[in-house]
Order: sequence, then C-alpha cells, then structure tokens
Amino acid sequence: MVFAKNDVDYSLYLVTDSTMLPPGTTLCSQVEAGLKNGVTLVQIREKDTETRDFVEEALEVQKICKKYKVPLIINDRVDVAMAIDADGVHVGQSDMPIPMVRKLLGPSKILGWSVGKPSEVETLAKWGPDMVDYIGVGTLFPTLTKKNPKKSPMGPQGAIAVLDALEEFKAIWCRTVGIGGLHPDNIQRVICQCVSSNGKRSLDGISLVSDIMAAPDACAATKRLRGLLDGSKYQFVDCKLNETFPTTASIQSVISQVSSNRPLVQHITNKVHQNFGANVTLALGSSPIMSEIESEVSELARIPNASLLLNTGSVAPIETLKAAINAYNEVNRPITFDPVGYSATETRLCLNNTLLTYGQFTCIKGNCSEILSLAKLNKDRMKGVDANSGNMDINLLVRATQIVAFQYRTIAVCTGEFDCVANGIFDGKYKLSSGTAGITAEDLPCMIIEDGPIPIMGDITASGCSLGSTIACFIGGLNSTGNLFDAVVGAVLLYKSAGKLASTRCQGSGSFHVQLIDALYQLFHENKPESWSASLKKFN
Ligand SMILES: Cc1ncc(COP(=O)(O)OP(=O)(O)O)c(N)n1
Ligand SMILES: Cc1nc(C(=O)O)sc1CCOP(=O)(O)O
Ligand SMILES: [Mg+2]
Repeated sequence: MVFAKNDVDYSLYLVTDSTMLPPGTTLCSQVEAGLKNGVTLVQIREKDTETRDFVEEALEVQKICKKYKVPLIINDRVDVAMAIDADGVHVGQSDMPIPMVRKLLGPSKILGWSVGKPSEVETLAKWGPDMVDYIGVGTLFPTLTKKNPKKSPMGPQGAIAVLDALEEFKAIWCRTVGIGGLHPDNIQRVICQCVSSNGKRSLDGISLVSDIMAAPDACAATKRLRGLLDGSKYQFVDCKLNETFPTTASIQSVISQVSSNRPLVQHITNKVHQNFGANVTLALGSSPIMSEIESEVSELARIPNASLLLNTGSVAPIETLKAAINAYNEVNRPITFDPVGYSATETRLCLNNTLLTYGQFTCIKGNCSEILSLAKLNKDRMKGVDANSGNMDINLLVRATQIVAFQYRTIAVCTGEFDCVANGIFDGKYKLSSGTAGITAEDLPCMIIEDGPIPIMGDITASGCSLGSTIACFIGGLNSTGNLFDAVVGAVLLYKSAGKLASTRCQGSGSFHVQLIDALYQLFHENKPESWSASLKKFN
C-alpha cells in the first residue's frame, strides 16, 4: 500500500518502545490499542533490539498498521524499511544523511527528520520538497525515554522558532510533529502556543512514546490524547479575533460582578508584597489567602471564583508553583502571572521560562523591561527587578505587549508611565496545522491607559506586585460569561487612577501606602469608572 504524502495524518503519531511495556502487554497489543483509539501514524523505534528481532517485530507491527490503514515508519534503519517495504523512515541528525536515505528509499516513501533548531530548517529548505516530508520538532519537554539526549528541552518557544524558520525559508511542503515529554497536561498548551509568528502555521501533530507505550490501559490513554486533540477549546476551526474593546460601562459591569462574587485570591508571592497585597485584595471586596501549601492548591482552586496570583519573587519551591498552575489550569480558573525580574539573572530566566512552558496563564503582567525581555525585544539585560520605564517608545512597548499576548495566548499587561494591555485570547477554536488563520501579533487589540507620571508609585514597595493582586481580583470575580479583556483593562485603569488620587492626598511615601488602599477602596465601591482620572484609549 502506498500512502499519498498529502494524505498522511500526523495528528497523533505513536513511536514504539518495548522496553517500557507494562506487565501483561506486548509491543503489538499496545500498538493495536493505539490504532483502535485514534493513533494516525506509527513508528517502530527499538533502539536495543538485534536486527533479526527488529525485522520480525517490524513485520508484526506492519500487519497491524495495514489492518488500520495507517502508515508504518521505521526508525533509523533504512535497510529494514526497504526489506519490509515500510511506508517510510525517520532519521536524526546523527543518522544516515537525508539525501542518501532519499536515494535508497525512492521518491514515494515518507521521510522524517529530527529538527531542533532553525539552521536545520534552512538546510532542509535548500534540499527542496523532494527530500524531507516532515520533521520531529523537539525535544519539547524533559523526557527519560530518549537515552543520553543531545538536545536540551526547547519548550513551545523553541518550536515557534522552528515554525518561523519553515515560514522564513518557505518550506511550505514540510509537515511538523512536536516530540519530547508530551502528556495530557501539556498537549493543549503546545497546540495552542506553537504557532508561527505570522500565524500561518502550527504543528501538524504530536508524537509520543511513553504516554501510550507505558500505559497499563493504552486504549484509555489514547482516547484521552485523541480527545485533547479533537474536542478541546484549543482546536482551531474558525479563528476569530476578539474585536470587542473595553468601555467604562463594561468596566462598571466587571466591578459589579467582582463585588457580588467576592473572589478568593490565592497569592503565591514574595514576602514584601504579601501584607500589602492582602490589604489591596480586601479593599477590592475580595478575600486573600497567602497560601504556599502544595497539598491544598487543588482544594483552593475548586472554591467558586478562585483566582491565583503567581509572582515569581516567591521563594516557594518550583514544584509548589507547578502544582498550583496545574490545579488552576485543570479547573479552568484564572492565573495571573508576574515574572518578576524576568531576565535579571539566569536563575530567574530559567524559573520563569520553565513556568511559562508549564502552564496557561490568563494574564501575564510585567514592567517594561520584563515585557521587552519576554518579547525578546530588549537590547540589554535587565538591571535588578525595577522597571526601566524611562521615556520608552510607545510603539515598541505596544509591539512587545502584543507579541507576549500572541505567543502565550494571554492578556498581556506592560506597566510603566503609560500601561499597555493586549488581548491574545482568541475566539473560535484552534486547528492543527493551520495556525491562527493568518492573524498575527500586530492584529491584536491593545488598550493604552495613561494618567501622567506618578513618581511616588516607585517609592513604595510592592506597588507593581499589587497591580497583580488587583488584576487577580477582577478576573477571579467575573461571571462565567464575563469578558477577561474588560476585567484586566478595568483593573489597570482603576489602579492607575487610584495611584494618581493617592499621590494628591499623601504627605510622603509612608502615607502614600495608606492613601493608595483608601483610594482603591473608594473608587471600587463607588464604581464610577467614567469619573476616574486615568484615560483609556485604543492603540489600534
Ligand atoms: C517523530 C520523531 N521525532 C524525532 C525522533 C528522534 O529521532 P533521532 O533524533 O534519530 O533519535 P532516535 O529516535 O534515533 O533515538 C523520532 N525517532 N521520531
Ligand atoms: C524519540 C524521541 N525523540 C526526541 C527528540 O527530541 O527528537 S524525544 C523522544 C522520546 C519521546 O518520548 P516520550 O513521548 O516518552 O517523552
Ligand atoms: Mg535516529
């Protein structure tokens, strides 16, 4: 059977490994369980098997694949692929060179290549469309399956760089599968975030080993994976830009919802911010809990209107932070992420990047330097954790805010003398392969909030962190039909106006702290956004 290359479905690509079979299962039983429940492509990869046994196993697996009309790819061994007339071969950077493999295989067989960086894409593009048919993009996340890995995990951002290179070098024929450490807890995020910057291409599928091969119930494991690929909100069917813009009327409605829903706002934050953040939360009619207890995050996330503020100035262990992200993602409750001092040190860069690939965040808030770093538009490394707001170019800051919003599918907030809020949460559904239907970062709605300089804001501790508390209150207090963009913009507008009001009433930085809480309390409970001093305007 010859599979037309354009008909290959890369969506759920099983790679075998018989060293991890659970008791009572066999290589063939796991493969058949996968094929019965939605695996669309199989690769036999048995790194420790003698050739004779490998050929016999490959023939067995080939019989099953033919039964389900699914192509069989052979890992590494071009000779075995030719000997059994398999449907294709997958080779890596240290295996037989692609042109040689293609010469042996002939033009009709499927040829896959492992790619970990843009320069390898440039090479395959130069070879042209008759060489590489698809690439395995990885290693996405840490995995124990591949022994002595030569590549460190690249995360979704690394995959985006490879997708961008495919667009840049016009390798339009080349399909892509993500691979490495893929499991139900990160697949939706990978599909959602791994989109080229021009919006035209996302991954064509995911490829995995242990989630199925090591599963005691491979049918159930495959069904779960298939469900995540097909039925989730991350499946693009008709990508629509969210064209609604916040108004003072819609912000007034947000405050009414927060007031009546009284959200529980869990703070995992730095010690300096804890007390002030709790008081800001109370001033906004919400209930703070400053808990870093890993064993209770799932319970807290399930409390109605729960909202998590994750400020990476916290000294909580990374496993606690991951558990909290998982807990709130699992029940679809909002997380506000504040990557404090994003790239100020290697430690912070590594921590923040790990968390950014681990979870889906409703809002990512940072100062100018943090957002410019996240968008990779910063020229020099941040100094310390204070914002270098200065007289930044508004176009640069808006662009950076839109890039962060687009790449992390989030509402991005960039704070400074003026604040930018960009909405990267699309309507519609995601679809493998087709990206965001051409929508790109600069298409995203962006609001600018201004109230002139408030220098004293920088003279107190936790003023920036407490905007995070405010955002977490607003998005946590929304009804299920509430508009997240309205809520985040409303939080930023309230916070800016309260800061200005407090600066006119205080005698110095000491009383400014108190006046800021009073102003937040007053403006929130009056709920008259049309009278607030800060201005709100669309950027685009
Ligand atoms: C789909 C897919 N992607 C990547 C790989 C890795 O291939 P390679 O780099 O040759 O490493 P080994 O698998 O040979 O250890 C793959 N096999 N399949
Ligand atoms: C075969 C393979 N190739 C990788 C690459 O990065 O090229 S990672 C990998 C193993 C993936 O196994 P699991 O799904 O169990 O994490
Ligand atoms: Mg190989």
